[in-house]
Amino acid sequence: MPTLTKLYSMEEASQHNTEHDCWVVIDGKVYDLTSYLDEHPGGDDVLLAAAGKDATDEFDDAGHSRSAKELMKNFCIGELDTSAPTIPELENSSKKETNNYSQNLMELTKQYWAVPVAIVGISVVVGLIFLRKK
Ligand code: HEM
Repeated sequence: MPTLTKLYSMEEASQHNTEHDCWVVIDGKVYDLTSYLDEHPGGDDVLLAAAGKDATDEFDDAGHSRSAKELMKNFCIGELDTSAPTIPELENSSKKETNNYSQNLMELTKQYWAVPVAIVGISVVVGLIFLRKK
């Protein structure tokens, strides 16, 4: 039977950044370390500094033992959803762009209305000159 892995966006993980709710992302996996803060041999301060963040580098730099890596499995609550945008504003602005396509077109028309008007104007002037010559 396939296992269902819960996916979390970085946006969601970043909201769990307190001593009462402490999530950390390591190697694309999300860990809830709230209950481990007081037990962590490296201290709770390092975990709190990494709360709501990707702490892969910090975790590796601490040179954790094999038993620490076994232990961390107990706190894994899911994986990072890599398809979710890291910067939500980017998604919003790109969505806005598609939604406002027709609005953008209107803006462009407003901005360049002078071009067709100039063409018509020049045609009228040339026409008048041509008629006068006849
Ligand atoms: C996933 C959860 C984690 C577990 C289960 C865990 C477990 C442990 C354990 C068992 C030790 C004792 C030494 C060892 O056996 O390697 C340790 C030390 C340490 N950990 Fe963690 N750790 C975790 C996450 C982190 C994170 C995210 C950081 C940094 C942001 C960190 C920083 C440290 C430091 C600085 C030490 C002390 C190393 C030393 O004394 O040389 N740990 N950790």
